Amino acid sequence: MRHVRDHGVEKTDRTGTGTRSVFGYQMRFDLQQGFPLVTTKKCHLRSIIHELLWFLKGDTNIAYLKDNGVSIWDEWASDEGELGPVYGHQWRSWDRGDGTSIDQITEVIEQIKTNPDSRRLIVSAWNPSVLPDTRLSPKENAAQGKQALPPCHTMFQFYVHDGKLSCQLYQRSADIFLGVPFNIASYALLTMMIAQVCGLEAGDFIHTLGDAHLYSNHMEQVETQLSRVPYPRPHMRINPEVRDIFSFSYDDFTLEGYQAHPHIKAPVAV
Ligand SMILES: Nc1nc(=O)c2c([nH]1)NC[C@@H]1CN(c3ccc(C(=O)N[C@@H](CCC(=O)O)C(=O)O)cc3)CN21
Ligand SMILES: O=c1ccn([C@H]2C[C@H](O)[C@@H](COP(=O)(O)O)O2)c(=O)[nH]1
Repeated sequence: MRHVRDHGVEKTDRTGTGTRSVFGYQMRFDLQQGFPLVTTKKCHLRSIIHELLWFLKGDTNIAYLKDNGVSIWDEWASDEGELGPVYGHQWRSWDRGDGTSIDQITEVIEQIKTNPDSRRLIVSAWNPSVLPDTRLSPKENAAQGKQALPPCHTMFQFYVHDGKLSCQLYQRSADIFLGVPFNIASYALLTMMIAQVCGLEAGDFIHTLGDAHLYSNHMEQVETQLSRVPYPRPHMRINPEVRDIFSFSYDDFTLEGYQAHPHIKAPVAV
């Protein structure tokens, strides 16, 4: 956040809000050193966990999120609650085009277990054949079976060494104030969950950003957040009995020792 505030260039964007932006930035979090949930503002982990469980189900309708009080995808869904073939669909049922589909999550876990030195441990959500028509709104695209938004977290790769599982995410577009704290926690948790079901420890989460931006209407919030001193990292406990990636439920996660500064509200650019 500080890097983009100090070194970013002014850039217009799709939403008409305006941003300060840097192209290309990388962060690394050692998951043995605690759970990387931002402490300089209180983050709503409940939304993050439910969103991740919803991706893993292969679900693309906001009904599950709504039932669990999560509203972060409301602005982009069609009247029927559909988002089109977004993350859940690409992760669990990538369309081969011949009526069959690929469950990338099941396949990557199988490869991590049987071929841990593989350099092909990749899951991709970027599928050019279902990208939205940019002349239409997200809701209109979703209603027509296209993605409401092209995926922001486009692909991730795993790496196994010394009994530890690391994960690197390439995120093409990053809303540093609102989206990024969610994305870091979500992928840290996914890495821990996949490590557990593969009998590995969690290693590093590496977060590589493409267009890393601060929206112009978040600048006051950014100054508030940057004036705060971070607290030590909390710890995430995951029910150790779960051995199947699709069997996790909300109650299997307990965050311990999360001390955070007060929440900071900000408008989301649609
Ligand atoms: N401009 C923009 N930024 C994003 O981060 C984003 C999108 N659009 N579109 C798709 C998804 C939806 N995501 C979102 C959307 C809203 C919040 C948000 O408003 N967060 C508030 C409230 C949290 C809550 O209700 O749980 C926050 O203070 O973190 C966060 C992530 C991430 N993505
Ligand atoms: O997981 C997410 C999803 C979305 N974002 C942000 C990044 C951008 O600010 C918008 C998407 O707009 P595009 O014009 O499609 O890039 O949403 C995020 O940070 N994290």
